[in-house]
Amino acid sequence: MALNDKKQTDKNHTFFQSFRHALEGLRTTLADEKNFKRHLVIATFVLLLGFLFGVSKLDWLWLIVVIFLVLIAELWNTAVEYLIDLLVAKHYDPLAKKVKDVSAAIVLVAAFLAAIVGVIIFMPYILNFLNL
Ligand SMILES: Nc1ncnc2c1ncn2[C@@H]1O[C@H](COP(=O)(O)OP(=O)(O)OP(=O)(O)O)[C@@H](O)[C@H]1O
Repeated sequence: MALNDKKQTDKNHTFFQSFRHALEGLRTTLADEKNFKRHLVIATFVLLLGFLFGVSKLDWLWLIVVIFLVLIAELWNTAVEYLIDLLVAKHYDPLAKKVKDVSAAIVLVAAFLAAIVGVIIFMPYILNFLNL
């Protein structure tokens, strides 16, 4: 299948095509969502802290899981926002508000979990570093 699929509405025909469209979704989210960029900056900082303190393999596993969980939640939230905008455009709709707010709450809960895991993992290293 030719890659001339600018206005494609049928299914992807190759793995490469699916992969390319998924990457486009990532690029769109990066371009449109400031919060996605903020999460990436925080994730980079957390990874640097992990290297700095030499955290254990299990700690790395937890950090990577919660980082990806937050990014997945943010991607999900972005998709829901596009879908609602597609359905109601700029028209105010109380149900659209509920859907968007609940979708944002998914990100909030994931970020809260990530913060708890971060504190549990890094607190002993920080206390040790400060000789407390
Ligand atoms: N069509 C609509 N009808 C009713 N309320 C809306 C509508 N569009 C947006 N809102 C309200 O505005 C809020 C922000 O809108 P939206 O989620 O599109 O912006 P955002 O800045 O990308 O949000 P986030 O910070 O979650 O990424 C929503 O959580 C919702 O409360």
